[in-house]
Amino acid sequence: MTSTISVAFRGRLGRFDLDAAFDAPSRGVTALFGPSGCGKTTVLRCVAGLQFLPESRCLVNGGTWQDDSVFLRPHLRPVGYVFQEASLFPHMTVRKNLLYGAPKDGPKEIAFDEVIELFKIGHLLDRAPRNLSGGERQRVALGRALLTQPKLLLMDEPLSALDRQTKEEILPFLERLHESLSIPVLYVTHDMSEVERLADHLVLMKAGRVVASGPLGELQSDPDFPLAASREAAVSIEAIVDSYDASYGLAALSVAGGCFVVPTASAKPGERRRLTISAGDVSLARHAPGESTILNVLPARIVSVIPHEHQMVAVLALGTDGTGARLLARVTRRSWEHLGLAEGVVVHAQVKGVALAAPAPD
Ligand SMILES: Nc1ncnc2c1ncn2[C@@H]1O[C@H](COP(=O)(O)OP(=O)(O)OP(=O)(O)O)[C@@H](O)[C@H]1O
Repeated sequence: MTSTISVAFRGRLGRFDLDAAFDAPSRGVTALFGPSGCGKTTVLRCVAGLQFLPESRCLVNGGTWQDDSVFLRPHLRPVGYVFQEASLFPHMTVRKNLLYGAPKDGPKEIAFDEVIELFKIGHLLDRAPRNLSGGERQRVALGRALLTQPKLLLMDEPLSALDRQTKEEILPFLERLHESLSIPVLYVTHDMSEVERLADHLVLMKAGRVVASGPLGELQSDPDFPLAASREAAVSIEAIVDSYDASYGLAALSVAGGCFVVPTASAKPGERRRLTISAGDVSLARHAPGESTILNVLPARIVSVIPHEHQMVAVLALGTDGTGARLLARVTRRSWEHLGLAEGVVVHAQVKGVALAAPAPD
């Protein structure tokens, strides 16, 4: 990994003790995830220079924003900040809001028209913020942050003030942002479903400390970290669309070590789509089952196991050689023993449910 974001923030804020250090890649979305009050927002504020903790370090893209002898003031840090509430200027039109903070001259990596197109906000330019829906306001806030030409985008729970339907409306825009721009994003959330949809890299936090940090898929399926044994255990897998059968509304998607067939309204061959599969939706068989309505039955090797009360969570590698994409399966201890399952055994993973992220909006 070429780490171009490297931070370590240490200090006390009132009664809160922060000691958080992690490295993150220069591309894609790094999610800071953890329970309320664990220090996620404080880390973002330290990165933005809004919070000063003396014994700290913040290096971004080869630039030193903070170390023992440097502390760049917030206005000198090229960050775009998106908050839970869109906080647009109420007396300005959408266009003026978008241009506020955008540099007047100099080279612009992110063009006005590109942002309008990315977030589909061209028809809103002359409106006042009060005449926008919550989702539209948040799209404008994202556009405004990007037009400041940031080198790093900071997002603090940008979806948590939105209802479920509006959240679903915005997520494809964030997924698209992630595909079309190379700006790294630090994304704070306590919602695992957002992590599964958006993150490439994950920083798990607890009580002011970093519990683990690494590529999302690795942390989701690593028996040494808490996610794999949790109730919501799931894996996110990058897939490529092979083909789409419109008569059945089914897409065939390739992942390392296997292929999934998933219902979806549309899919284009070659398109990248993310699959999320919950541990509770995967069951195991020793032998290939006969005819069944389950669309996805894939050979896989058990690479490790996490005993958890009366259940076992098996970490599987798709294919038979142990190198394919990781999958989790939660089975009862009784079935585990009954089938004689163990590390190294090749099984048939029966996948009852696959969530497929929406394609980027046209
Ligand atoms: N300036 C400050 N002075 C004193 N305490 C502070 C200060 N800033 C933050 N804290 C405390 O630090 C802790 C971490 O807060 P922070 O907002 O970073 O958590 P969080 O993980 O983002 O939580 P949430 O998900 O609820 O937003 C909290 O207990 C908060 O009260």
